[in-house]
Amino acid sequence: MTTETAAGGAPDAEAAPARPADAPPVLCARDVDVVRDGNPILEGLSLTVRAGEHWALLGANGAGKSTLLGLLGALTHPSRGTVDVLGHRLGRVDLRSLRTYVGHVDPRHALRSPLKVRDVVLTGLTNSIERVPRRHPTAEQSARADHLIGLLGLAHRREAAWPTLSQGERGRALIARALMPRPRLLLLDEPATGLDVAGREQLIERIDTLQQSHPELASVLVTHHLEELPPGTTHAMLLRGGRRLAAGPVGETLTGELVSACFGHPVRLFRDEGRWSVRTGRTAAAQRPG
Ligand SMILES: Nc1ncnc2c1ncn2[C@@H]1O[C@H](COP(=O)(O)OP(=O)(O)OP(=O)(O)O)[C@@H](O)[C@H]1O
Repeated sequence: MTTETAAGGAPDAEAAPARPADAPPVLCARDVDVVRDGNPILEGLSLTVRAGEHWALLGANGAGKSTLLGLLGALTHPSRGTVDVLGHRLGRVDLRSLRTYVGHVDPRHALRSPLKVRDVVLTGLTNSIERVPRRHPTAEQSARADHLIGLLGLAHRREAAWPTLSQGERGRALIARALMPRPRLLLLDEPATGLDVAGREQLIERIDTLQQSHPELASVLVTHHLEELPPGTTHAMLLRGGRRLAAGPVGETLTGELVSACFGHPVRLFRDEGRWSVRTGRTAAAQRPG
C-alpha cells in the first residue's frame, strides 16, 4: 500500500526500526564550517551517526553534500568546528589511518587498467586505485574478497575485466572494495547516478542485503533522488545552501513540507514497501480521487 508521508513530523509507520540512541557514535561533526577560496560552503553543521544507522544526505545541486561527505570520509579538514571519526579527531591524527575505518564509494573511481573484479576489490586493502606491486593477498583476504563479491551479486563476473563491466556492476564492485578493510562507516556518493532501472534496483537490493548482514555498519548515502533510498534508511539530513535544514529519523525529516523546502519546489512524498517516491504538489493534487 502506498501512503503519503506525514507532513508535520508524525513517525512513519513503515520507518525502519529505531536503533538505540545510546549506540556508540561512529562519527560526530560539531558546528562545522567549511570555507573554500573565501566562500562559505558549509555553515554550522552538526551531525552524529551511530552504529547501525543509515543516513540519507539530501540537497539540491551545490547544497554542500559532497563537501560534507569529504569531511566525514577524512578527506578534508573543517575550517571551524570538530569532526570525530570513531573517537579520533580530524586534525589530531593521520588522515590516512582514519580512512581505514571509512569505506568511501565514489562512482568517479579513476581506474584505467583492465584489472579483474577480484583484483579491484582487493585494492580496498591498500586503499589504492591500482594494485600495489609485490603486495599479495593472504588466503583469508582472497576468501573475503570472494565473499563480498558474492554478497554484491557479482560472483559470475569475478574474473571480468573492469572496462567490460556495466556501470551498475562497477558500482557494486566498488562497494565490495570499500568493505574489504572491514570499515565501521560506509559513505556512498550518489551510487545510483547513471544507472538504468534494473541497475538501480539491483544496487538498492544489494545495499539492503548488506545492511542486514552487517548490522553494526553505519552508512551515509548522498543522493538527489528519494526513489534511490534503500528501505533500510533510518535517518536523513536535508541540506540547503550549506546549512542543515533538518536532520533526524526519516519519519520526521522525509516529509513533503521539509523536502519541498530543501529543493525549493513543492512536492509530495509517498512511501510504499519502504521505498519513497515524489510528485510535484500540483500533479499529486490533480490525481487525487474526488
Ligand atoms: N574548492 C572550492 N572552491 C570554491 N567553491 C567550491 C569549492 N568546492 C566546492 N565549491 C562550491 O561549494 C558548493 C557546494 O559544493 P558540493 O560539491 O559540496 O555540492 P553538492 O551538494 O555535492 O552538489 P551536487 O549535487 O551538484 O554534486 C558549490 O557551490 C560548489 O561550487
